[in-house]
Amino acid sequence: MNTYDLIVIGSGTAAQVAASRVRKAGRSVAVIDHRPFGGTCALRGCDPKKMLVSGAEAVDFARRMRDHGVSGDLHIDWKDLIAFKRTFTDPVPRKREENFESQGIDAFHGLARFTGPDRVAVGDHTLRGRQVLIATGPRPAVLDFAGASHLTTSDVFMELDQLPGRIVMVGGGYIAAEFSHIAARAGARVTVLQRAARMLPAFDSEVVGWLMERFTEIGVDVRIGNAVTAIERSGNDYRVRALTPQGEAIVTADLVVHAAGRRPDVTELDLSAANVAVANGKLQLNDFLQSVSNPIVYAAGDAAARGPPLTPVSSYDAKVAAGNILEGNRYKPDYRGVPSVAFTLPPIAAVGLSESAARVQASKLRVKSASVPNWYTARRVAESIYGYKTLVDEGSGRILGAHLVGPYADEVINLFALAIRHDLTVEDLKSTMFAYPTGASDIGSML
Ligand SMILES: Cc1cc2nc3c(=O)[nH]c(=O)nc-3n(C[C@H](O)[C@H](O)[C@H](O)COP(=O)(O)OP(=O)(O)OC[C@H]3O[C@@H](n4cnc5c(N)ncnc54)[C@H](O)[C@@H]3O)c2cc1C
Ligand SMILES: NC(=O)c1ccc[n+]([C@@H]2O[C@H](COP(=O)([O-])OP(=O)(O)OC[C@H]3O[C@@H](n4cnc5c(N)ncnc54)[C@H](O)[C@@H]3O)[C@@H](O)[C@H]2O)c1
Repeated sequence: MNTYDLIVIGSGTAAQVAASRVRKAGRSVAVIDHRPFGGTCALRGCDPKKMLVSGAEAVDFARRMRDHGVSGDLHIDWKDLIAFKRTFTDPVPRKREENFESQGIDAFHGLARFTGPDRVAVGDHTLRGRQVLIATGPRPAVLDFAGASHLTTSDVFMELDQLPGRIVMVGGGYIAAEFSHIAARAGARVTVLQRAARMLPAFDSEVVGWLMERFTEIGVDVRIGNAVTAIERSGNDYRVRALTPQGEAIVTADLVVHAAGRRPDVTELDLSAANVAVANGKLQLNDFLQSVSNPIVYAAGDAAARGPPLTPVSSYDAKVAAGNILEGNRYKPDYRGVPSVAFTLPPIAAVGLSESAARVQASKLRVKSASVPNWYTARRVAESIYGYKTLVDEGSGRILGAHLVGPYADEVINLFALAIRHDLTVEDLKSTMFAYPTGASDIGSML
């Protein structure tokens, strides 16, 4: 049996960052993954998704500029766009494997499961770990309605060689928003069935409200308060049943996509064999990202589910966990000012506190918000959606939250993240000279 200083379960962002740090410190490290190496972000999430967004963006920009000096129509060639995406994703597993090898990290392919507090089985091997990091990421939430097996995941969506004509998204969060914007630009008719009272509940309601105009303009049929209850197959069609405020509705589609949330992927680890406590599918961790019941086990990223399930958080968690593994428990994660973007067209972004949370925290809160499609930043790219909401603590002048929609929101939000994470004030930002004309040059007017 091989013994390692650290066994890392997973090969995604969290796994890679932690494995490299611990190996660099001279410790022996093994990584295990049962899927091609690379994890969600690089293979099935952020990166491939954003390559599809690039195609949609080109078409969207050309259409917006029509009659403003640009003529003719562009369209998405779906097969080619997927091929473009594959130029990035196809080499990832090999590169990741070579990267592990070059660092002297042993890589194992197969499903990992605990067989004891410090034992992990993978295929015919049993490894012993002085410490173990669970970095197994997310898996789509189990939906317990009839016919849920007909659901396609976003993973499969990004592998489709042909885009079906009629698509239903089950759920109305990040995946539904982003993928409906891509698919609509590629010519599909998309219906979003969202159980909650609005789209994108993780974002500010007023700012989401401005974005909803675009869903309508591109023909995405968003139905809120619609809980999917069953999917039936009827010939080549799927009939999606939903409970709506008006009674039952049925939507017919060629493809039904799971966009109803993801959960930590920990069910197959046989955690009880390692005495790793879990409650409601969530690992029970202390403030150091360490299992409360088995001190040699740590977790990071989506599997840990301590911060928002986003790539920068996976990477950050991995640094925290690796620090604690190497130096003893010294580091606690601080998730203040994690920016988040849904890459709709235009993008919507948020960082820091929501308005309701800021009202609780600040003794005197200044809220500034406006829809500003008349600002030059929007006009010069013929974009009719542009708006912001900023939340400032009047006493200290510190920025507590920023919520943006419109051109460059996905980049400008990072400057607000910098301000929030480093306690910058309104005055600090207003006295900074930002290059003009860029998205950032509007920051002063947003505060
Ligand atoms: C469609 C989509 C788009 C996204 N877009 C963005 C975005 O734009 N920006 C952003 O910040 N975030 C985005 N995310 C979220 C982001 O991808 C995740 O937060 C991040 O990738 C999680 O990284 P991780 O290292 O925690 O886990 P992962 O990268 O998921 O790695 C976990 C690995 O563990 C493996 N594994 C699981 N169980 C076992 C087991 N028992 N044995 C062996 N191996 C196992 C899995 O195969 C996987 O490779 C997106 C997610 C999705 C699904
Ligand atoms: N740009 C990004 O950062 C990005 C993009 C895509 C995914 N992600 C990550 O992936 C995770 C999963 O994304 P997601 O969009 O699946 O989840 P989500 O949590 O963003 O949204 C899920 C939505 O599904 C709805 N829902 C649940 N069950 C339903 C049902 N039976 N019928 C109708 N609606 C139902 C819920 O109301 C909820 O709003 C997210 O948490 C996010 O962190 C991030």
